[in-house]
Amino acid sequence: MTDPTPRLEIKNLRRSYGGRQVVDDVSLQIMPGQVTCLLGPSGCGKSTTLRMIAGVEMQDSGTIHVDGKLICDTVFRVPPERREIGLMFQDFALFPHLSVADNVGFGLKTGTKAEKRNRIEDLLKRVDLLRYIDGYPHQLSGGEQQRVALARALAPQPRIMLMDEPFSGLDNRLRDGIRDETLSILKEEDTAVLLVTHEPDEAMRMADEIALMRDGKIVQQGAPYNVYTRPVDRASVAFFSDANVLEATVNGALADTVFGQFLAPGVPDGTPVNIVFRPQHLRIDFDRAGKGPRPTATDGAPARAVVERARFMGNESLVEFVLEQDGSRLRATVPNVFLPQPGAVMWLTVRRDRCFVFPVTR
Ligand SMILES: Nc1ncnc2c1ncn2[C@@H]1O[C@H](COP(=O)(O)OP(=O)(O)OP(=O)(O)O)[C@@H](O)[C@H]1O
Repeated sequence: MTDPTPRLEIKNLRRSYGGRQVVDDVSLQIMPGQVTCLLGPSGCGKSTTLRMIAGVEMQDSGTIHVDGKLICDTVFRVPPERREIGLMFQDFALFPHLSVADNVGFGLKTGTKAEKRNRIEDLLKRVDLLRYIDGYPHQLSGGEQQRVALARALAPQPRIMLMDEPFSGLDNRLRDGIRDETLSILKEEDTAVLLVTHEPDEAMRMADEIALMRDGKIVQQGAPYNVYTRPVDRASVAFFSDANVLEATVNGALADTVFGQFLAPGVPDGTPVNIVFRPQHLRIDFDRAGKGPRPTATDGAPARAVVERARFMGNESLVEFVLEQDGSRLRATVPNVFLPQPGAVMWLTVRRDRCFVFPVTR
């Protein structure tokens, strides 16, 4: 059996501005019905990548294929309007002088009047806005306008939908509902989706696959679970959540820390390393007459620490500690309410299988 053809395939895309490489050898494949999130900090080249796929920006090198057909390389270029690509941007405003029906029907080039009307009604039904079919954009809330924009983008049945931070203008309560609704409609339509966002939560919520981008490059790509639990470097951990960092130097493929030794296979002696872990993986035990929990294989050795500050965050509490041994600061998150007094002495251990050992890169 041959591999199924990706709906969208970009290979080795590069783009520079004024000698600065903003998109640097980016490759991606997206299957029909799959949602891939291009996730990364502001300025890392996400939107430029999207614009090249849309065809409004030319790459310096690299190719773009849709359903196995070349749509763009450095000599051949299908114009944007013939790429069958839908666009949804945060500030992709509706046409204020057109009715909701005319906005949705704007991109429908083929079909009879009745067929077009049917498609418009069907889409508005699916975004639950059929009642506004003859209304105008200014009569709709921000969330409703966004749903009309989705219906408009979907109307011509694009093979691919490119979305650039499409939900960031919406308030939090609205956002979750609209995100989920949008996702289920896109899946039903079997559209391949490339969604650009700088918010890890949004990517985790929406994506089948996350492509983590930094300085113009995709540094890691995979299912959200894999990207989150097997980060490739310290910055990748820190991009998704707060990160605790211990410093150590490798000796005999081991890194010695207050929590015991960590394996650093293949790392040469004398290499400085960071042991990185998330606040939810720090365990807190009470001090029992100067003693802490016994060392175990899963949690390593305990280290004494003093509470510096504790804050209630809603679903969890955040406790900040100073380690007695070397004065370094660590943060722990604990479900529900746990607010020890500043100055309290406690013992900390860390889930060893949730720690990542990375050589320090400068
Ligand atoms: N037309 C342009 N001319 C010059 N520089 C540009 C141009 N477009 C983008 N850049 C630069 O390229 C870099 C990447 O921009 P891009 O918009 O792709 O980043 P981004 O990851 O989408 O960021 P954001 O999330 O803030 O939109 C930025 O430093 C930006 O200033």
